[in-house]
Amino acid sequence: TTVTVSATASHPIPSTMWGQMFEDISSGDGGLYAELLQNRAFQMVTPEGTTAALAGWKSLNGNITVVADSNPVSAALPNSLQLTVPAGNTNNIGFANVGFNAGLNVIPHATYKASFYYRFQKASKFRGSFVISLQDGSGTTLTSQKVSITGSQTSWKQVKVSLNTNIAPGSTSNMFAITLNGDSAAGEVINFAMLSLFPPTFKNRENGMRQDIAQALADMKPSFFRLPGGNNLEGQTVNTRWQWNNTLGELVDRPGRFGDWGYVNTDGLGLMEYLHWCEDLGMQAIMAVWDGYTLSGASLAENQLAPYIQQAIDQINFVIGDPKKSEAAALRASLGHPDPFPLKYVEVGNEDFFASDTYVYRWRDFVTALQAEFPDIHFIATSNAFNPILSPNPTEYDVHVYQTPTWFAQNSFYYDGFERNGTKYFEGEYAAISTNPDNIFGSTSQGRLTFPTMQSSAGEAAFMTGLERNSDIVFAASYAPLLGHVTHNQWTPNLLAFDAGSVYRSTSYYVQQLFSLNRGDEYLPSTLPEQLGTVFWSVVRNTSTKEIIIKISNTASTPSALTFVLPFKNVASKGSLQLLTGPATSSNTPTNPNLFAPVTSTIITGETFNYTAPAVSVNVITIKAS
Ligand SMILES: O=S(=O)(O)O[C@H]1C[C@H](O)[C@@H](O)[C@@H]1CO
Repeated sequence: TTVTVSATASHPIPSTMWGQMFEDISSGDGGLYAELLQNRAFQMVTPEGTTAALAGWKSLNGNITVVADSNPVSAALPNSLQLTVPAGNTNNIGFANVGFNAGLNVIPHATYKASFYYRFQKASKFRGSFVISLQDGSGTTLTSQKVSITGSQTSWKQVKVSLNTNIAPGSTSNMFAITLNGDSAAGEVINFAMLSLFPPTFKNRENGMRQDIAQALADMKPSFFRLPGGNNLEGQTVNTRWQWNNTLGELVDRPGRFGDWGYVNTDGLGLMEYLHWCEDLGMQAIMAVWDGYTLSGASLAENQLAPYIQQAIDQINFVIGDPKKSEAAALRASLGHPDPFPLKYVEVGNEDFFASDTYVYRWRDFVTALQAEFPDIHFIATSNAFNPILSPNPTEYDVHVYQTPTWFAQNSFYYDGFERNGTKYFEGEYAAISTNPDNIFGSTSQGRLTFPTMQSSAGEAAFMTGLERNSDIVFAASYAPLLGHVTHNQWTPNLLAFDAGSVYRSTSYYVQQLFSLNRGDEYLPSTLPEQLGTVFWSVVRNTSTKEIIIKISNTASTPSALTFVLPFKNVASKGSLQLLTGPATSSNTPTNPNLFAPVTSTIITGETFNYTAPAVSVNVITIKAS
């Protein structure tokens, strides 16, 4: 196949082209959010004896139970862990947290920040101390600190200690423990609340992100970050929807909520943490507002929308408002960020194609009010494009697709036929997730992928060459889900998988990274691939580095010989090749995390040059040319 490239760009490529979609889907608490203690504040649990109430916690010779505290640490956190020290025990008495999914990683030569509130249930003459420690799975102390306490402390008191580690434990089966001397403390009853243990965080942010996962995400150089979801925005009911104002301020004031993926969200990863994260990675937020539809399938009636429209106005004012004019903006300033955050896109709901009929009035009422308040914001619709017709006419639509690798390979022309009428598209969620076209969302035994495979990644890359070609109307695209725990998850495949100690980069992660790190700022038309063929390409130019960047996906199980004709005078005789290839059904997995990764080499290039794309490969060729 001969690919002739045009010297004249067809259109500029938006700087927002490649980014990330995030929600808490076994990816926030216990994942990107660095808090190491599971169930740290007993949020939303049923106290008094249910085992779920003590998830993550275990007794160390003490009697522990979760109580609905008669004098709770805050209105947001009604439950506490109550320790009763039994008589006649000379051991260290107390309790421990074993982390999320029984994993609590302890890295050496690091400072861990522990904090908790405690109070004696009834005054006593006790004088002694807590031993606050990190222990390995066999109970060997890795590091500890002592804090003096007295039985007169019947009001809540917060303890903060730094725990410095030296040796690396043998595994991630470690625990955070609070103990005291059983002999002297016999009979004492002590309540604990809002316990927290943080490792060093990405950019040392307070209440920040886990370093290794954050770094893997940063290494993609994303331009936007969609938050807070996805399904996790919506709630099963109106009362369990995501509410921006419940996710701010002191952790002790955050109630948490039942997330939409089957577990309680601490909301320690809240709107301010998301916005700081966008700042730290130089990303724009694509922020969603709740729009009156819940995952139960119910929509609010039109005459019920006003308070939620106001909540959305306040949410946007929190991000960009003037502290002198808006209380929500003043709250942002009080939290240390008087300047507005950058925000251009606000998504109205999520996947409202499930409730298109009511979206007609929900979109109309939300966007009419919001656009009046925020004339410079672009509101993204989440129903199917132009079906139904919405008013005001959406400037952007969010399009989602989960399909087979073959579907992606055969639909790289998805946007070529779209009318150029000024509407732009956000390919907000896409991934090849199953090899079974008759049951995309089935189980692994029905074709669902556990991890991306070279075949799924090459299919996605083919599709992405189409997104690049159509980036005159596709302004942003993100694979979903971005991140998920390797075993305790609600969805596979994920772009990145992780466990307590590691983060695993999939072949699709490398594809996303190859496209994001090898961007052009303008698109160069070229001979079109065969729409239903097996090899696909896009050609872009980076006008500042004067480089031509050719991305090729060969989805076939046989190599594909290509000839490129570049209409430039000075084309370098050598170019760089980044090649990701491997057997179609192979994956990077926790047992073989780096089987497949892009390999860089030099190839012969020129005004005309041949290149053979290996079977099942994603190729990025970069050539200096002017
Ligand atoms: O069950 S789905 O609707 O397919 O869920 C998908 C779509 C939704 O926006 C997102 O939260 C989720 C996985 O990324």
